[in-house]
Amino acid sequence: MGGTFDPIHHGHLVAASEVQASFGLDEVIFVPTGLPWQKLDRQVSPAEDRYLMTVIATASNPLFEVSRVDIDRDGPTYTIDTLRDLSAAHPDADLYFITGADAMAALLSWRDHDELFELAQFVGCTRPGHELDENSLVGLPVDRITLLEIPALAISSTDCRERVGAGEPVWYLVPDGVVQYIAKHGLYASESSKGPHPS
Ligand SMILES: Nc1ncnc2c1ncn2[C@@H]1O[C@H](COP(=O)(O)OP(=O)(O)OP(=O)(O)O)[C@@H](O)[C@H]1O
Ligand SMILES: O=C(O)c1ccc[n+]([C@@H]2O[C@H](COP(=O)([O-])O)[C@@H](O)[C@H]2O)c1
Repeated sequence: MGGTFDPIHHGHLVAASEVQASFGLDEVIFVPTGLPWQKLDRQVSPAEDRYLMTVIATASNPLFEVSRVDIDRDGPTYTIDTLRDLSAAHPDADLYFITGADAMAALLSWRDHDELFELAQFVGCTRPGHELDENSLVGLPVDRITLLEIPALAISSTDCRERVGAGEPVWYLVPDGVVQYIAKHGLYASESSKGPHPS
């Protein structure tokens, strides 16, 4: 499961767990992005912070791993490179790439998107606020894609960052250790809030 994970939240973790269980996967590898080229309209947190939050968030689940392949590669992160690296590291594995509905709907904009489906099957998880149906898959190889309905958690990293910036809690939106990491390292303190707050 690839993601910017800035920060990782329970929506990511539930999606990963649901796909693991539905497909009987041996493990889920979380792959924090290096430079997420479609998200550079804002300052993305340092890769090491996003990596460490991902390690903290996944530590309690023996089926979850975290990979550094994307953050250790220079330049923009492309999933085609992620899948090539993971295929080389796990030559006998059947790879599944886990996304949410919003990422699935944008797949045609990804680099070398035709080749992606030769390296992995794709699973698109439902996500509140993002439509996901057969129409989302026009132009994509439907035999290599599964849509999966998962428990709806209306959590986004954007909302978590804005809440921290506004001094609002993110307890129970992100794992406890991630709350503590954010506070200790002062992440998102300067994120603009959604609106004025009563003093
Ligand atoms: N609440 C959720 N339910 C299902 N899938 C999700 C959810 N949140 C994120 N995802 C999926 O997880 C992957 C990584 O997401 P990402 O790290 O960009 O988080 P995000 O919450 O979408 O971030 P941001 O708000 O900064 O855009 C994407 O495929 C995304 O669609
Ligand atoms: O390969 C691409 O061109 C591409 C474009 C946008 C996103 N992705 C990948 O999609 C995953 C989710 O991305 P994001 O930006 O929603 O965190 C993550 O692994 C990204 O590297 C990949």
